[in-house]
Amino acid sequence: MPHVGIPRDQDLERCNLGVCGTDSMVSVLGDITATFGCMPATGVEARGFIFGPPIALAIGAKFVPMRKPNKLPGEVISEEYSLEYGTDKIEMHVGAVQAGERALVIDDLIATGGTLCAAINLLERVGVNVVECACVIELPELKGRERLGDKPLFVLVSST
Ligand SMILES: O=P(O)(O)OC[C@H]1O[C@H](OP(=O)(O)OP(=O)(O)O)[C@H](O)[C@@H]1O
Ligand SMILES: Nc1ncnc2[nH]cnc12
Repeated sequence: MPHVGIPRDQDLERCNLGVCGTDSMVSVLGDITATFGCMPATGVEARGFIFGPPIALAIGAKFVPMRKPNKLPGEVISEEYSLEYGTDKIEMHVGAVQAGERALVIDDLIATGGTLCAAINLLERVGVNVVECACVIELPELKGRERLGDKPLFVLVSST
């Protein structure tokens, strides 16, 4: 969503990475999955849903959606987080993942890292081990990677 004062010229839609981006993500994440054995794959609404499901299908993992507030019909757990332009919240169904599972977190873009950190926190609160994060685009000047600490992050394109 466009927000006043935040330049969004590096968005996914303008990079035209659709099919070839998904293909490359699948091939690299397939290798990562073989190494770490991660299941499930989780994706963050909205644009994490473009890449998450095809990657999950390709690596044989269940896809678990992390949605914006008040969208999921069942009981949820939620995590609030800060963005460049305010705060937001993501939610996941209770029971969608099991303690001890090893998850891969997928989104289209990492900017400040707030969204990915929220996804990681949500999963770790229910005992899931996040073994890898993957984004198509990184905006390195916003230092999101630093916020992730030592969590491994794969990005396809780093854009300044
Ligand atoms: O690293 P961060 O600073 O957290 O920013 C990255 C997030 O921002 C964008 O989503 P947005 O919240 O705009 O939602 P949308 O996908 O619904 O447009 C993008 O798709 C990432 O999910
Ligand atoms: N495309 C983008 N450009 C700048 N900041 C962002 N925060 C989230 N997405 C962004």
